[in-house]
Amino acid sequence: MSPSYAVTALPLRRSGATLALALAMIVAMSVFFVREVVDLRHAMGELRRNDTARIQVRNVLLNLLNAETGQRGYLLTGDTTYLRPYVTGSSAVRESLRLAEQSGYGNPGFLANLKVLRQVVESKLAELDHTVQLKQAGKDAPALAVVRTGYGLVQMREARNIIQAEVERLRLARDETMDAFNDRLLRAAVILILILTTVVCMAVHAWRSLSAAARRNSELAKRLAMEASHDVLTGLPNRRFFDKWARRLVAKAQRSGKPFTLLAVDLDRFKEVNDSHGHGVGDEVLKAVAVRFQELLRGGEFLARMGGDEFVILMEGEFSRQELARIGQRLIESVAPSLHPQLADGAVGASIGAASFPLNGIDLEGLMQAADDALYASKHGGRGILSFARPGVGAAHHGHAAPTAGAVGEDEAALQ
Ligand SMILES: Nc1nc2c(ncn2[C@@H]2O[C@H](COP(=O)(O)OP(=O)(O)OP(=O)(O)O)[C@@H](O)[C@H]2O)c(=O)[nH]1
Repeated sequence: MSPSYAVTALPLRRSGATLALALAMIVAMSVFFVREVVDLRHAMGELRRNDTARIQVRNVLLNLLNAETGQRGYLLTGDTTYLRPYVTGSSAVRESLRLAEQSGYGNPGFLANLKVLRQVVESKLAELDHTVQLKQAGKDAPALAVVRTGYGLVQMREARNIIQAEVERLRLARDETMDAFNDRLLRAAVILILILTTVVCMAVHAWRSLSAAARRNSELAKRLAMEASHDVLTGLPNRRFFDKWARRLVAKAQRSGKPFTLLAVDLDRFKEVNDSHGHGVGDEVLKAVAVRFQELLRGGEFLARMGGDEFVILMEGEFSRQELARIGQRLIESVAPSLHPQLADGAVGASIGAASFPLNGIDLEGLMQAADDALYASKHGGRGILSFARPGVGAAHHGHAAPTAGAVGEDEAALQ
């Protein structure tokens, strides 16, 4: 299956729909949440007002009792120290009533009851005042007579009843508000959890889709980078990669003076394979040749496919002609047998041109030209052989230095 080169689009449309849905949910839930929070604030204010009102109403009764106790003590004993709780109690009763009214607890029933309570309280305080003034004027008997009428007792009972009933009502109202408060708190917590869960799901979804797209694109980028520098058919470095590699090697060699050799290899009779057996078989042959050449290479040696049936090998280090001839022979022999089931042994061969730095050239162009000329010599010298480039000028020794790789040993003398 041929690889896909399509850049994976960021899944914006699909994610966009999911995102829009999630955002709509978040907005709706946020509206509910804000409403609950506002209601919670309102309920808290209501609780505070209720507490103030309840405390102050209860204080009315306590202060009224204080004032009455002071009045009774003074009337019975004449001791003026009783006048202190009487005076403070009386004024505190009015202050508590005022604070209860100003508590902000706006229940209409409560406000109406406060009005009634105020009348009863004022009447009770007037009775206390009257008796205290009679006592202060030395009229003990009239003062006690007023007390004995029981009028003050009735008012006190009335005030107590009103206050106790109101405190009870306020307590019930508080409990109701508290229950509603707790329900709202629970609802707000649930909505908040839903919002957070939606946000987390959105984030996970976005992260997963984006990282999947990014992963696919990075794989594609790697493959494209690989294919830009490598031959797709054989997987070998391509001409572009070779050019970079060779220029770096030449620069290094020019600095250090260390020699290296370039072998230009071209297959023989390859066109016939294509013509007789088809391009598919030709491709298989090229792949098999690449594998065989690769198997013969050692560390520091670089093999590239330049295009068609041309290969090039760079070998760092110093090699004698005999060594180069032996290497060439192994390369040539490697392509001879069993390249493809449809091909007879030796159907394809290899011709090689060898050029060394600095002997045959001191820059890449010169060396390539020298190796090409040597290759040309091999082709014209009968194919299936390695030829050496002419020293210094980059031209091959067509006549002398073009032995077959297999015949290197025989022609050794000519090569030296
Ligand atoms: N199957 C296949 N054929 C290719 C590819 N690239 C180039 N070719 C063919 O390889 C052949 C190379 O031509 P030549 O080098 O002239 O053919 P040859 O038969 O080896 O000729 P000599 O080198 O003179 O022996 C041409 O027919 C190209 O079409 C490829 O990737 N696959």
